[in-house]
Amino acid sequence: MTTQQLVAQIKQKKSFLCIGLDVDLEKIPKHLLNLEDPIFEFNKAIIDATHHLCVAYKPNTAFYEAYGIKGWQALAKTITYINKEYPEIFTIADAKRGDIGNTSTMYAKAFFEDLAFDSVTVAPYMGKDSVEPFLAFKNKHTIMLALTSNEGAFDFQTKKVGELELYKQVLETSKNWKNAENLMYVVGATKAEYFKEIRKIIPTSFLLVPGVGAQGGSLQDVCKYGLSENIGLLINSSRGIIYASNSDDFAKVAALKAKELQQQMELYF
Ligand SMILES: O=c1ccn([C@@H]2O[C@H](COP(=O)(O)O)[C@@H](O)[C@H]2O)c(=O)[nH]1
Repeated sequence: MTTQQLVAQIKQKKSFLCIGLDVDLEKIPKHLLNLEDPIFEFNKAIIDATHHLCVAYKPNTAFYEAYGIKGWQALAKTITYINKEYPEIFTIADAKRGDIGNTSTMYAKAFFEDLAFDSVTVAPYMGKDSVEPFLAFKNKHTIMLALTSNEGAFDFQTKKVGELELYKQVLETSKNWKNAENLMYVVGATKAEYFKEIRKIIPTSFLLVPGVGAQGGSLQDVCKYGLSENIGLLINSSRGIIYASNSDDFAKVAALKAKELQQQMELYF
């Protein structure tokens, strides 16, 4: 998907909501556990109930890898379902990959070609030659960790490396990499006070913003300085939406939670 197509969808739906599909078999309604593929059935029900309210889905691959081959098959079925039924939706494999060049190419093939995701999250720690293999894929997007939502972000990311904090170095350096137009960045909603500085460095790049909902981040605080002329934000909520109910009405209640966030987003159009 091109960035222009993503922006068009955002404007049409008046939404920049990304729903995280982090499926934990201990949290989903018990009746689903009797089905052949409970993970996929849970996702399908959530997707069918919420696709008109959000512009992106983000399965975190850890929640699928934890269930071995069945989990990976459920992930493949989920992305295939979204791409077939709702092709306008932007898909994010939250896998946080990155390795030496030839290995990164294989990761990129796995998520962009085999699974046909629109984007994948990567870690910047191994530098340019570990990220550029992802950037080489046309109309695919590489979402690099910049300033994460967790407490541990303060261990390294906000520490100065020379003149600049590490997260600023990551932004300044990567914006000059080959095919940098395919780069997006992860910035946590719990770090809203950093968005003003971040937008000075990357005024137009898309930011994937996890941390609203279960982690306590505020959509309004993020929007204050995070919005760009083309919106430029994908605000993610996972547990706050998909586990709002664990009864038969789970998909309906998830849609109500998604609608609450979408209505807050509508005010920015
Ligand atoms: O900095 C980061 C990077 C990734 N995540 C991931 O986003 C979701 C958040 O889930 P919630 O249930 O809405 O808290 C999850 O997959 C994280 O691994 C993040 O939270 N922070």
